Amino acid sequence: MPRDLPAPLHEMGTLRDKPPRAPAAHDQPFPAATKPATVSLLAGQGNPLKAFLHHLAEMTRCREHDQLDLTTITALYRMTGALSATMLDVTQANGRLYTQATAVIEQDTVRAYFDDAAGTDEASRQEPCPQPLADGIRRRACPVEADDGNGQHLIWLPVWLNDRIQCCILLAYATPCDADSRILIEGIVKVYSNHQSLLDYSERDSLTGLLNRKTFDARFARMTAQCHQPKPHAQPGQPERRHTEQARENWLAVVDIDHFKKINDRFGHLYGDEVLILLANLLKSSFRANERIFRFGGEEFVILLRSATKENATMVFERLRRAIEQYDFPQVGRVTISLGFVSISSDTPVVVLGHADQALYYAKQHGRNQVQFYDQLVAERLLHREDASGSVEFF
Ligand SMILES: Nc1nc2c(ncn2[C@@H]2O[C@H](COP(=O)(O)OP(=O)(O)OP(=O)(O)O)[C@@H](O)[C@H]2O)c(=O)[nH]1
Repeated sequence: MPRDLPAPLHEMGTLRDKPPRAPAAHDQPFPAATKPATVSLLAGQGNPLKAFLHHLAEMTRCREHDQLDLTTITALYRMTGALSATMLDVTQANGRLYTQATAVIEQDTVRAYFDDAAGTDEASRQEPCPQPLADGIRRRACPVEADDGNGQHLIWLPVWLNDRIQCCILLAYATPCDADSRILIEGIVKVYSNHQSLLDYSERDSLTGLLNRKTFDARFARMTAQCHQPKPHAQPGQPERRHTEQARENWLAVVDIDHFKKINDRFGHLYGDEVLILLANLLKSSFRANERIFRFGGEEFVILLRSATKENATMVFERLRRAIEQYDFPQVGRVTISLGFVSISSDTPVVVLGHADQALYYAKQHGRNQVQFYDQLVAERLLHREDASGSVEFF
């Protein structure tokens, strides 16, 4: 019986507390002729009801999305003997679906990309959505199943929120599951989806699905805490990585749609809302899962970009500006944004946001549809460092 508790988020790493899994029926090598079509994943679970209730209690205790995601894939991995359990972020851009892993458990090891302080090298990649899943999402099917061609049976469990695909859980098995196991999987996913919609109500902006202003301070604090954690020292004989480590920083950008009022006035608020939704999708598809995007209200968005050099940050934000400029918004046509960004120092969120706002304001005042870097504007004496009163002054 799995009596072990899922480790709290900050302790997650290797699932050391997990007892060695008793060899389940599907671990045994079957001669081809006797291999069963399905196998009960509940076999060998001891008291599955007790384990199920334990995991339910852990899931419903979660007060944050990231924590809930990890606890849910942990429950599915531990209870159903999956070879791996993955939480996928699903986004749509230019009519195509993309997936990106935000957390994975495999071989008793957890990788949580949203909390990854190791830097962009370690981050997961956005991939085109696998065809069976894309077809399943369009049919609103759940679960979606397929063999991966390498001896694994895959089960995708797409999760919708307010008619919008939100994320998807991917489970990999050695063989297809039996009916009881499916009931268990679907039950856990149903609880996950219900609890997620409760969290969403308080954490997310209802129009775009992006994180809301209320969640910003906590995410910002977590990011700055991680960037102040001591870096591992180079081992004797290994080259120092000082240059790379010093060059990488975390960044905050404030994005504002140009002349959005005119869009509303000319096309109406419904089209204005559609622009906000499409722009949110473009933002989501432009950044990795461990980077955070917030709608601060109105047509203003904030991005927390992790561990990038100044050149990379500039390149990523410029690429976003161009992608939006080139996107054909239905009926509305061309939309542009202005963006101000700043490196995240030890300043408070209010100060960092204020500096990014100053750079954004500069971009608005100097032609819009541009990216401006606060420190550079200050270095070039185009902008005064904001004083305590919060006033912005141009040279
Ligand atoms: N459709 C829609 N409009 C919104 C929403 N929230 C705010 N707005 C509108 O966004 C517009 C913001 O206008 P302004 O602050 O004047 O800025 P702007 O027209 O984008 O001009 P610049 O920022 O200077 O380029 C206002 O007309 C608001 O009514 C929303 O949720 N939906």
